[in-house]
Amino acid sequence: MLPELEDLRAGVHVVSLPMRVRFRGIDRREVLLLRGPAGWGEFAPFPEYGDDEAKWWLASAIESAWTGPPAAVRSTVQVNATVPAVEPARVPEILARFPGVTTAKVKVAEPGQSLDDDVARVRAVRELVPHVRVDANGGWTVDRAVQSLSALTSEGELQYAEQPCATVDELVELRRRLPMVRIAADESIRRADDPLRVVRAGGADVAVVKVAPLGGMRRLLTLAGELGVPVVVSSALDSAVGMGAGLAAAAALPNLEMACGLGTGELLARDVAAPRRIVAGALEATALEPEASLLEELSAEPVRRRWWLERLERCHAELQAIGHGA
Ligand SMILES: O=C(O)CCC(=O)C1=CC=C[C@@H](O)[C@@H]1C(=O)O
Ligand SMILES: [Mg+2]
Repeated sequence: MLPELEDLRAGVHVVSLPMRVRFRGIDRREVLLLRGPAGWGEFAPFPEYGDDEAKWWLASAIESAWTGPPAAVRSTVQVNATVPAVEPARVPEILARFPGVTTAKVKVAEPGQSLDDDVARVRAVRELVPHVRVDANGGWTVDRAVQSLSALTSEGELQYAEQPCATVDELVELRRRLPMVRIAADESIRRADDPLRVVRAGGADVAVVKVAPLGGMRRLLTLAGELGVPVVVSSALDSAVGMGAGLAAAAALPNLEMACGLGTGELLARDVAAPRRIVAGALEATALEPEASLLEELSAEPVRRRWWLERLERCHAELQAIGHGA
């Protein structure tokens, strides 16, 4: 059942969390948290997302707060380190925040940076972590991806390249031209009308799946069962609350071969609860309650709170219109 808007509004907090390192162009992460009978939920679509896309993030928050997590098959989840597009000198300091991890995901193809910057950053990561993957966020053309991935693999293997190009057709062509590099789809799944299309078309060896954009933990689990390729559960730069849903989904997956991108709590300078600690490269899959004093201290400016409440209302109407939870 879709809760009434009033019930969603009753337990709302909007917070603005400062980041330790600039990531995907932001240095503060705004998040709307809501409380329901089963716990807390997080509604935090990135500001530039339209309501059509953002409504699934609300469906996910409602699942967490009104239904709770699915049954777990494991209690801890291996995570990867996430390395933003920093200069090589900052790599050791970032990796030090991820104790015991054996996989790192490195951001590449950052606007304004060069292939040499990417090669140098990946080299610095390889010196410290055995398994390296890169994420280009769709920033390369096919030719540029061939050139960049050839350079990046000339010094060592890549576990995979995440969303090297923007479109499914480009990913298909890239896989044909560069069969030795495994390709993972992220945006082609989480921002697509049909999240199965990229794999069916032969554009991905691995699927990156995120709870909030896919509409919740159970929708993620259903999709993972249909995809037929290994999945990596990742965060959407979640607060400690949203991360609980990502960890719960990862803990419920029958097959989980690779480290998950759920260690991004380390990129936040402040969070709404005492941070989960990575131990031996893994996080415990437990839910965390936000602390009242932190919610207060980190609360967003009134104008931003109003913006988020209006967005909540519009997305609630969108879910109602499609009969979600009816
Ligand atoms: O996968 C990870 O290691 C962390 C999550 C992560 O990289 C992302 C989270 C949120 C927004 C995205 O731009 C970004 C990604 O592209 O995967
Ligand atoms: Mg990605």
